[in-house]
Amino acid sequence: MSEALEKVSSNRAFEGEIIKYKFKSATLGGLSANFNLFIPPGASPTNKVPLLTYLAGLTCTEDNGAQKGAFLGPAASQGIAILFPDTSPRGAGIEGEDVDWDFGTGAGFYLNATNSKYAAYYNMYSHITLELPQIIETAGLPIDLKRQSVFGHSMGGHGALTLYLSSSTKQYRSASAFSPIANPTKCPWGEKAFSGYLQGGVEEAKEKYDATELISKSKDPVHILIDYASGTADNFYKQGQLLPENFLKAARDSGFDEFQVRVRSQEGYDHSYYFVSEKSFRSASTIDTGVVKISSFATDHIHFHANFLKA
Ligand SMILES: N[C@@H](CCC(=O)N[C@@H](CSC=O)C(=O)NCC(=O)O)C(=O)O
Repeated sequence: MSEALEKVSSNRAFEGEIIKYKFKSATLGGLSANFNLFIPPGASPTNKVPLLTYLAGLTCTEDNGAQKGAFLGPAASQGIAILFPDTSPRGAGIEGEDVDWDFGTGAGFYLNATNSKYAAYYNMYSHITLELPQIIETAGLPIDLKRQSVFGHSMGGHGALTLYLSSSTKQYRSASAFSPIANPTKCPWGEKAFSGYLQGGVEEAKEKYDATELISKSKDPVHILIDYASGTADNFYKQGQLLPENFLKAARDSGFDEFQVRVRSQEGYDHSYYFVSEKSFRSASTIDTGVVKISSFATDHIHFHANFLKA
């Protein structure tokens, strides 16, 4: 059983509130875990709001998306709360967990470890799908947990897609991702993570933690949006760490059309949060010529989820 929440800080933002909490996490071996929660204006016990969970990438904490993602303004306008979890347990003290930036601390890969070396601490899958919603419920926060969706960036995009596609309880109504690691059993980051965290390595990961494998077996209708930077500016795309084309091909081969799985290639952007929080003037479809209005990719994704969270 996880212990009670402690409020670390609270800031007014977009007429709502962004709050940092910490608590002792049972899924993360009893370690102290942080998360940020944005609560939009107007949320109250009699007006509970839907929850969108944002999963960040390698080396990030619960702060990267909250501070750099440009999500809070559009979430405030849409009346959607955003949960920003951390990306791994912190301070487990496992030998080797702080050697590389793409494995261990800051690189939990949104899975439940089965290798006994990591299994007591590295359980980000349960932390996000079960423990954090339970903590929010127990604390009486004004969130309607029957309406949840999930999105993320890079490793967090992998997390968003796999949590969405693997959930037998259909916990999330929609998923979206910025530059996700879309076929991790076929890229160096994924191979390294799965070989380390999972007793059965990459083979074990195919069942539950690879979005391309999961979409190829999906039968139910899905609601997925992906934006990725397709040019030479995204080093990780160039290195073959992301492989969004594999995901797109598997989705189309399985019969999902562009209304169910929309994958948009965006030229010229790199892998940073400038991609997430900006949209170029070249994207004519988002320019309302009456009142010049340019939305960011972040806004697009919030609006995408609002379609399902507010239905
Ligand atoms: N330290 C690394 C670069 C790490 C990096 O770029 N992390 C990305 C996510 S990559 C995939 O999950 C990130 O989101 N960084 C945080 C940020 O605020 O930009 C290196 O040395 O290359």
